[in-house]
Amino acid sequence: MGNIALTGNSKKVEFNPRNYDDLIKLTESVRKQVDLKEVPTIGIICGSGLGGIGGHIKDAQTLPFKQIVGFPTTSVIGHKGNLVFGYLGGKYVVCLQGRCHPYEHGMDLALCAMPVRLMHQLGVETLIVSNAAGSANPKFNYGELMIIKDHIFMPGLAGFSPLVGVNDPRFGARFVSLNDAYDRQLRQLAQTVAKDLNIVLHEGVYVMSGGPQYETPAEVVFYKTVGVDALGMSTCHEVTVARQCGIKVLGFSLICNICNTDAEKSVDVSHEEVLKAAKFSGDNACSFVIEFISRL
Ligand SMILES: O=P(O)(O)O[C@H]1O[C@H](CO)[C@@H](O)[C@H]1O
Ligand code: HPA
Repeated sequence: MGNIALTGNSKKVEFNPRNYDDLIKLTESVRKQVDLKEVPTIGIICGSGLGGIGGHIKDAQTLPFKQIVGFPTTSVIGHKGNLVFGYLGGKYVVCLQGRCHPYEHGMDLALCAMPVRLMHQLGVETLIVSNAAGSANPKFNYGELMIIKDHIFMPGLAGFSPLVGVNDPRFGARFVSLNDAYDRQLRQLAQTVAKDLNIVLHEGVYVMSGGPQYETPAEVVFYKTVGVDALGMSTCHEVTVARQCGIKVLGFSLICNICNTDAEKSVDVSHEEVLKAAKFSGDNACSFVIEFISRL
């Protein structure tokens, strides 16, 4: 995958997401465009329809992705495409109000995970990553939350990892351990928070498919058989890069549809349905994130 030619102020600029110096330049351009009040040590990535989390940020400064030269765009409905800085749960945070999906960018995983490297440069130590997902677990209901305890990164297993290519050691280790990728202490805290808020919080395994097509019934059965609880098209590339940077991760899925395992049944899934579910349970997700951050 080559460099991306981008136009900023009518000047053609090359940005290579695998080039550390380009990342530093991009970070500097972000710093110049916002007046950071503190070091944001907490990062948040909002999944489909979950951008409302960013709407709760106080003293917010909003920087649209398109104002940052080199930043990938997001075209998926339910993803606003803003970087929001400000206070949430009493802490200074940086929030990606919308994410860049690999299927939107020719499966350029390094490009889509670059915002996590930016967060690291800005001082993020803990990342809360969210997504909208389908459920393969009969115990999960529409609108409930699931903490990710582990993942299956299908594109990564097929060689589409954000870490593929020459590794500049300034990004982190060449070989990254993904044992305990989803921090155990953060998961325990999440359970305590959910209990106190009376929110149902499952724990399970998330799979990332390349997408953008949803799974066939046979694919859902396949995933179920290998221990998957929630299905989506994001998150794993971001978590992989976060771990390379040494960022601790809490990941959660909002269950937006129940995946069909029967080819004889006609069950439609659509992004509209996913967004409807995210809207239906978005408030729960917001309260959960705010309370979780306040206890960090
Ligand atoms: O993972 P997020 O960004 O929440 O989005 C999910 O929703 C979209 C499909 O409806 C896919 O992009 C899937 O990954
Ligand atoms: N499959 C994949 N991605 C998704 C789904 C799903 O069922 N729901 C929301 N994102």
